Amino acid sequence: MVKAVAIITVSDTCYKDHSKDTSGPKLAEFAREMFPEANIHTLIIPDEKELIERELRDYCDSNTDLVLTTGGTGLAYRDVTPEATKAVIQKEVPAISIAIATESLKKTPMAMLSRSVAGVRDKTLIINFPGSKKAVIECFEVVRPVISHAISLLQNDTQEVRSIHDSLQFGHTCTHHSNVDISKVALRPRVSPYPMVEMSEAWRIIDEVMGKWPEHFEIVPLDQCLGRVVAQPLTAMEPMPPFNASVKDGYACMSLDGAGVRRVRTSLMAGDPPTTPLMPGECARINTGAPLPAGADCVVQVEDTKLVSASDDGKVELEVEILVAPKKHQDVRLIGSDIPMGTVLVKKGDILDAPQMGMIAGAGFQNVTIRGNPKVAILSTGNELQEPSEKKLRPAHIRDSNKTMLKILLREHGFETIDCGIVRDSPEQLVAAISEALRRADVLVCTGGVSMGERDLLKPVLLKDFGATLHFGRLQMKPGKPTTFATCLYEGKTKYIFGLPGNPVSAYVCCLLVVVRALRVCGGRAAPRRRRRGRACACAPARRCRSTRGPSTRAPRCASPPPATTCPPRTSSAASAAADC
Ligand SMILES: Nc1nc2c(c(=O)[nH]1)N[C@H]1C(S)=C(S)[C@@H](COP(=O)(O)OP(=O)(O)OC[C@H]3O[C@@H](n4cnc5c(N)ncnc54)[C@H](O)[C@@H]3O)O[C@H]1N2
Ligand code: MOO
Ligand SMILES: [Mg+2]
Repeated sequence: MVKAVAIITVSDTCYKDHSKDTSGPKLAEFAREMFPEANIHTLIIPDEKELIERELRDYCDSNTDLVLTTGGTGLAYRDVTPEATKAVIQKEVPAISIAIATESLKKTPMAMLSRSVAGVRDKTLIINFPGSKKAVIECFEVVRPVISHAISLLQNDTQEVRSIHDSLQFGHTCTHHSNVDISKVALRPRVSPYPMVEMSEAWRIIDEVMGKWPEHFEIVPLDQCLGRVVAQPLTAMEPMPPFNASVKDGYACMSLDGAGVRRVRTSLMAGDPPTTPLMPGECARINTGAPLPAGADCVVQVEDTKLVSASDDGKVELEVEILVAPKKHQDVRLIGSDIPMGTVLVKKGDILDAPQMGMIAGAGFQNVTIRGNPKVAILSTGNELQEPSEKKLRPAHIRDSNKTMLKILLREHGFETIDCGIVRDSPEQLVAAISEALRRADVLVCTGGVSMGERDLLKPVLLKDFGATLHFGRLQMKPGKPTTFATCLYEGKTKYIFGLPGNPVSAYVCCLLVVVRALRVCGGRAAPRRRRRGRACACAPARRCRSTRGPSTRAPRCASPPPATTCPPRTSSAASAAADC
């Protein structure tokens, strides 16, 4: 927790005329944004080494967490801020100065002439900035991501350090700043500004907005296509079966020979190439799936025959009697009778299932062109969250269960996800985490931070920092009231953001009802079937109890108690619709 920050402007000019100081106020503004709960002290002093040293020491010794100086870092005779800083600090942090210099050099070669120093005295971090407002803005952006972490390290705030490490692990560095001001907690709205939207309207909005998701195609190995939507039809290039094949184990015959005794000239098992043509009065022993020899036009199953003569050792059948006169094409699968050449095997828009995939494989296709799914990122928000893999639970913390649950739920529906980790309830960290997620994905599914608490920041951050359009911010639904759906332009592309409530039950239900539907729509699949009314029962989540009520156009509400069931009414019919999704 940062309690005090000091901003010292070191400049003879500004000391004489405070109105000339523009870099000091800028640093103070940054500090206020970053540490809204801290006391910010500002001071303007002349370029006097001893005076600078004294002020630095005083601030450090009075438990100031961070001292930022501006001015006096150049080559002029009176520029002595770095010397004064070096005299005060116990440890130098050269990489801060190097980072500032490296970034500044990209903007101006004049950066070579700045001698900024950064270092630590006891538990205070001191950083020198150049004296111009522009330089302060540029340099502050460089150090912004590390300041909080550096202070936490100095304060030995293990909890803070740990969670920053977690954030860093997922790349949530705070190079962004937020336009959301959380300092004026008393001024936050006491009534939600977001209208309550009926579920039917929410679904209409989702279908309309997600329906505009730009189609794209992927060529995917067949065995990865289950449940995917065909983008390009496939046409059979071969007949199936590719030859006249026996449907039975028996004897291939000529139908014109009728019933009676035949000489068994040869035998054909499945996989054997056909032999020379049959002559009248002859037959060939044949297995199911074997090719008929030329001349044969029917098969007589073994049950309809009688052995007439065989070799002495019983190894060779010589003659059989056909008991029932066969018809032409009896028990024969003619070439192409299953799938004639040129048949459309799957058409655009088909959702691939096992039989279709088998048929495609049988026709010799290894890949299918399918509709691309959107890339989906999942992000958990909350100061109280820690990764489930962490052994020890920190005080007042819980393990993040939502991310795992949603990942699996979406996988159940055919959508893989990108884990974007856990982000703390801070506007800057949210901006960083959301930016990172939007860079990696088309759709972002967040949980937490969408209700009325002063640290429920998702909606304000989306609106103020991402210029998002909020399609809805509250639903006429329980669980799931604060569910949010927004779109924004990010790096020139429309991105779709779902803010689900943090409560795991709400997150699950809303993911199913809202996110799965949205992903299906943009993946080219129809929205889930119209929901049937019924009850969701806590005792058997996927089971619907029958309700006596007829269909209603009302928003999800609990209907009358189910008449002939022991399941207690638990939740709304919209939740039961989840089972239909
Ligand atoms: N004054 C009001 N307070 C609340 C309202 C309201 O209308 N007015 N709505 C309530 C409803 S309904 C819900 S639902 C929750 C939604 O809260 P948030 O979306 O802001 O979520 P959080 O406050 O961050 O967390 C709520 C709850 O869930 C736990 N949580 C959060 N993330 C996870 C996770 N990844 N894994 C497991 N558990 C998680 C969190 O610890 C909280 O206990 O707001 C009500 N309040
Ligand atoms: O609507 Mo909240 O999502 O009740 O739990
Ligand atoms: Mg909340």
